[in-house]
Formats: sequence, C-alpha cells, structure tokens
Amino acid sequence: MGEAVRPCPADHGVRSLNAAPSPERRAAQAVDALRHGWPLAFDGGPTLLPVETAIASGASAGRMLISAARATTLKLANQRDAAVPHAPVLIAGGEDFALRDALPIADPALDLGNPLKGPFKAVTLDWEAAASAALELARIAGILPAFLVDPEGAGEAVPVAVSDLAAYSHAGALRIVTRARLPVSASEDAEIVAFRSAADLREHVALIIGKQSGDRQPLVRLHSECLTGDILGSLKCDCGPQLDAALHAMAHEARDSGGWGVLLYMRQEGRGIGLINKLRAYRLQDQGFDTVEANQRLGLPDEARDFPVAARMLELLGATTIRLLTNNPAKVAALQVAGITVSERVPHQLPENPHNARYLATKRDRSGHLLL
Ligand SMILES: Nc1nc2c(ncn2[C@@H]2O[C@H](COP(=O)(O)OP(=O)(O)OP(=O)(O)O)[C@@H](O)[C@H]2O)c(=O)[nH]1
Ligand SMILES: [Zn+2]
Repeated sequence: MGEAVRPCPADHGVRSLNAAPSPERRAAQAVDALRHGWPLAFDGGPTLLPVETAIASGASAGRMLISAARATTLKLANQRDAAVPHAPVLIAGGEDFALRDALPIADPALDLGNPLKGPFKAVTLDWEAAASAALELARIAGILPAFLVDPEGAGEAVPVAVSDLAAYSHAGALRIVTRARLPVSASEDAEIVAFRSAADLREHVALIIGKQSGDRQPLVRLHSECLTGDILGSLKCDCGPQLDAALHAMAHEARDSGGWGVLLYMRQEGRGIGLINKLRAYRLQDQGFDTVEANQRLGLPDEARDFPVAARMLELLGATTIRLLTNNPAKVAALQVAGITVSERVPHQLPENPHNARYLATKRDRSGHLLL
C-alpha cells in the first residue's frame, strides 16, 4: 500500500536558535508576508511591498514592479517585446506611486472603471532574478503580481532570498500524514489519503477506489481544485462533471473488473493562480478575453500547476504506472517527465453547455487539448 504513514521529521525547516532561518522557513514566511501585506526584503536586492494586500496605506515609491503583460497593456514607453507575459518590468512615473493609485495600475480587471493612467516609462531592471522570484511568490500567495519598490513607510520587511523559492516547491518534502476509509456516493469501497509538506500549507488528498493491486494499472484522474465548479456547480468550466465522471469511471472498474482507481485532488485552484486571481480572470473573460488571454493580462502564467507534486503523490501511493483520464497531452507529458509511466491516455470529454463552450474551445484551440 505504498509508503507507510509516518510523521514529518520534527526539525524540518527549523534550525538552532543561533543559525540563520532555513530556506524552507524563509520561503514560507515570504508567502505568508505577501498574503498579509507585509513587505519583502530581498537578500542583496530591493524591498518590495505587495500592492494588492499592503497594510501600510501611507506607503509610496518612485518605482513599481509589474508584469510585462501589464506593462504592455499600459502602453509603456521603452517596453520590450512582451514575449513572456509574466516576466518582470520595472516602471517609473512623473511622480511617486502612492499605494491607492497603484492598485488600478496593478489590476487589469479595474481598467474599465479607471481608463486614465500614466504616463509611465519602463526603466532598467538590474535585479531580474529577485524581480522574477517576487512575481512568482505573488502567484503562490494568490495576489496580484505588482509591488512598490523600496517604498517609504512600508514597515518592517520579511527577509527572503531568490534561492529560497526552490525549497517551497520541493516535491520530495511531501509526506502521507493519514488515511481513512471514506465511502463516497460513487463507491462505498474508497479510502482517502492526505498529504502534507513542510513549507507549502496546501493539503492535497487522494481518493483510492477499489482494491489496490500491483498486478493492475490504476485508472488515475489528476483533478485540480475548482471551488466554483466542484462545489458550486459552475457552468463556466467542465470541472464538476469531470470530477463526478472520473469517480464513476473508477467505481465502474472496481466493481465490474476488479480494477482500482486513484483520484488526486490537487489544491492548485485556477491552474495554480489561486481562487481570487481566477475570479479576476473571470471578470476579464466577461469583458471578452479568453481563458489564456485573461491569465496573461493579469501577468500570470496560463498554466502554473506543480505536476511533480502530483507525481510524488502517486509515487508515495505506489502507483507509478498508470492509465490517465485526461484530454490534456501536456498533463501526460508533465507526469512522464516527473517519473510516472502513463501507459494509456483515457479521454475524458464531457458534454458542453452554452457557458463553457468558449472555455472548451480555448482548451482545444490554444492549449492543445484533444477535444472533439
Ligand atoms: N486560470 C483559470 N483557471 C481555470 C479556469 N477555468 C477552470 N480553471 C481551473 O482549471 C483547473 C481544471 O483543470 P483540469 O480539468 O484538472 O485539467 P485540464 O488541464 O483542463 O485537462 P483535463 O485533464 O483534460 O481536464 C482547475 O484548477 C480550475 O480551477 C479559468 O478560466 N481560468
Ligand atoms: Zn472549473
């Protein structure tokens, strides 16, 4: 049954009182700081105050760090070709940016109500690694990727280094913490397995349906959290019906042919941009942008999920050769790169409705999904 349940090492990410904090601890504190609105002090670099959440309401700065996509939308002078929409760009204006004026610069979903901005210009960024790390930390924290740079009046900053980021997403740190029988409506013969890692506080789960067997390749569904679709029955996407159909397909195998299935429920809402940013993307979709454009316009990647974490979960469950329910070849490729053998891709297309037709067309036409 895979690796036995055992607790995380008690000292993970913690060092003796006199030693410097570990990278895991600093990365976790940096994400926490952004969510709380506290500034980050980059080792050998600037202090960055997150525009969306900052609590230092009187703060101001001469420069702002934003995404290339946002800089392009703001029609900035000197702006390089924005090949990577979520790449960092440093901007300056005629006068300092006060925090309240910075939010409409940061949030494209507010553009319709705030048409007049600028003029701004892009200025030389000679701390690109720290800038990229800051935007990535913003994505992980689920906030807008925008910062005041070396602000006045920002309060005490939380120290972080570019190299700390790798510790945060280290899939090897994931552990099974507990498991329990969980009869569900699709199958009474199911068990839930819960995972944790030291730095990333998101708790992923797997649902195993049927009897695990080394002789049979499991039917696996890698499902990413979608609060709107999974819980509220949103018609804008296909997540809810896909989740339901996956559980029933696994239950069917278990019941009729002695097979088994694994549903990975990954807490990577909005393909890794978080619930709030996904809802901002929905606002942009209501203004006419498609899924990919909406994410890019926010300065966020259109695919930001951490597939090595999913592979690690499968490895811990002892399911390293699988049949994968998906229409997305990139998912298959990402799992294979992370060490999972996908012996078969099992199509997982559900009927469309008028609200998700464009979303599904974008998946097919722009994201390479194999949909009919
Ligand atoms: N950013 C963003 N995320 C979305 C949107 N609609 C759905 N999602 C997220 O997309 C994820 C669903 O993806 P999945 O169904 O697991 O996978 P997929 O890559 O579409 O491929 P399949 O396996 O074929 O379904 C969930 O995390 C949803 O929250 C959207 O408009 N914008
Ligand atoms: Zn969804």
